[in-house]
Amino acid sequence: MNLSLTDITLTYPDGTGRLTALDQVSLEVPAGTVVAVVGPSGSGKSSLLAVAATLITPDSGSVTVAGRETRTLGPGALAELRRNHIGVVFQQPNLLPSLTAAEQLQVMAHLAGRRPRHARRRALELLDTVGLSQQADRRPHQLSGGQRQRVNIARALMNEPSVLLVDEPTSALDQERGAAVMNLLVNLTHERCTATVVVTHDRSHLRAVDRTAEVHDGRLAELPPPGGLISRRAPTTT
Ligand SMILES: Nc1ncnc2c1ncn2[C@@H]1O[C@H](COP(=O)(O)OP(=O)(O)OP(=O)(O)O)[C@@H](O)[C@H]1O
Repeated sequence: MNLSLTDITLTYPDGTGRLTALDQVSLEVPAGTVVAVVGPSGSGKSSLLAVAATLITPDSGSVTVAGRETRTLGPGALAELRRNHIGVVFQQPNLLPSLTAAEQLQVMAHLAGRRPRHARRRALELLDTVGLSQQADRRPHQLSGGQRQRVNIARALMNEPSVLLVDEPTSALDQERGAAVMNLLVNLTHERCTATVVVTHDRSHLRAVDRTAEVHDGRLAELPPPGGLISRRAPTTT
């Protein structure tokens, strides 16, 4: 199991009281699995990602990443866990304007203290994997929105994370490019055995993923697979 959230409750200050953003949420994401998280605006999806990314500490419950329970880890150990085991893809590809696509990836390896020559080779391999081998030396303004999002995804994979957390990767893209980015995420998850959580508003992408969970008022419930009830065989009556 690469990511495990157990009985997570998270509240925020709200005037004189507290607002419950996550209410006893549990979610298990094994290696090589994509779980999509859907739900109305304000239901708690981003809070769930932030807790899984260990960026917010919940009021109660436990977060386990790559076999390490995070409650007892200090700030230094948490930062190291994030650097080495968690990849995050934000909604807007926040790429650095002056760096080429390959350099955006190399920076991640540099921050993790990895050797520059290996980093260059790995960056080029990853850009090839996401279909951007011809664009490695382009800067963000020379790339399309879909290409920038692919660089964003490749960058999150640079340090071979066990857990990949993705916030609305298709919101700035048209239907076709959005579906291509979602299929890419699913293929990369299966190939690289990451535990991937994707927050999405677009239910048309749900067929591509392995499982879907819905958040309502901070409570999470898993949905049956699309077509699962229809394709189930009728019991034999012999
Ligand atoms: N820093 C904060 N302080 C106080 N309340 C917050 C904070 N962040 C989020 N909230 C509240 O917590 C609830 C859950 O917010 P969250 O951002 O997780 O929802 P969401 O499902 O991601 O929404 P959206 O789809 O609009 O991005 C909302 O009621 C929101 O107003």
